[in-house]
Amino acid sequence: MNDLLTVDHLSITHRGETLVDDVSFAIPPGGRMGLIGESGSGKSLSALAITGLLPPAMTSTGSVVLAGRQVVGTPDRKLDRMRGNDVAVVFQEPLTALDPLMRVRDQIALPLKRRLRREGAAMDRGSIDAEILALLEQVRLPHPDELMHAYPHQMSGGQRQRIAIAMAAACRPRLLIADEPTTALDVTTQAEVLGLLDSLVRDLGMALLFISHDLPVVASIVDEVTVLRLGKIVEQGSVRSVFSSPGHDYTQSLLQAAKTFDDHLGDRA
Ligand SMILES: Nc1ncnc2c1ncn2[C@@H]1O[C@H](COP(=O)(O)OP(=O)(O)OP(=O)(O)O)[C@@H](O)[C@H]1O
Repeated sequence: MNDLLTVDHLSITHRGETLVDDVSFAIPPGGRMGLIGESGSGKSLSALAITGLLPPAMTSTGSVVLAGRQVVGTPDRKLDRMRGNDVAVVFQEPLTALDPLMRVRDQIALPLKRRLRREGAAMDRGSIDAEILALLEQVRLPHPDELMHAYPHQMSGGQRQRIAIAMAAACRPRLLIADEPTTALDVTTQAEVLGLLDSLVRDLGMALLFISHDLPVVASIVDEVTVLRLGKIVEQGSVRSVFSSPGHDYTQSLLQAAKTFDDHLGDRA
């Protein structure tokens, strides 16, 4: 089976500095890959390159093929169709995805209408509202009929992230990129949102690229991991093999840091 996403020798430079250096990985349809590494290791830039959203001052070389289409070097207007159809992104901070002046219903309606148009489905107000209610239920938000009319500032951080996830799900993309989607949330909400992403990705048959510096979180949701350090891959393989016998000092130090953190939490319990 052909891979849905193939990143091949991707490098990203900015003013002569190499920020991502020769990164390669692939995700099959429905597959789940984690990108791990400490702050500044190039995780987010790699994700931006996949969606064709790198800042104009950056140059990318190598190849990113998503759903059979080359992204590197393709003009932005040609990539517009790909976004939403083939890939959608959930960011760390839900407010980046949400318009503060728009009610929840209208925010979700935008990506939803794009998909309904693509599918040739009914687009009257009643059909759209029914789809929005179903999406709000799918992301497990209470009282969806009331919440539809709320503004982002009237919701908690966890609720806003669920709305951002509903907007991504409204597109039914083949690949969902989640860039530190739980980092801004408290621990209980983190677990709920992680569980939600897990079931949504499965139910909608999406592939997942999950970006995080938090190893236990990554291990709980993906099958394969790519470990980045200073823009380079230092380790790659199944979660089981990388986490049970890390082959690189850097991965060992990440695992040790996660373990020490857990031990401290245990001491305080
Ligand atoms: N717009 C930009 N202009 C210049 N350099 C940038 C820009 N964005 C990122 N960088 C640099 O590129 C490198 C990789 O950044 P990137 O955001 O991909 O890291 P990351 O692994 O996602 O980190 P974090 O977990 O903090 O988001 C860093 O050295 C960063 O300073």
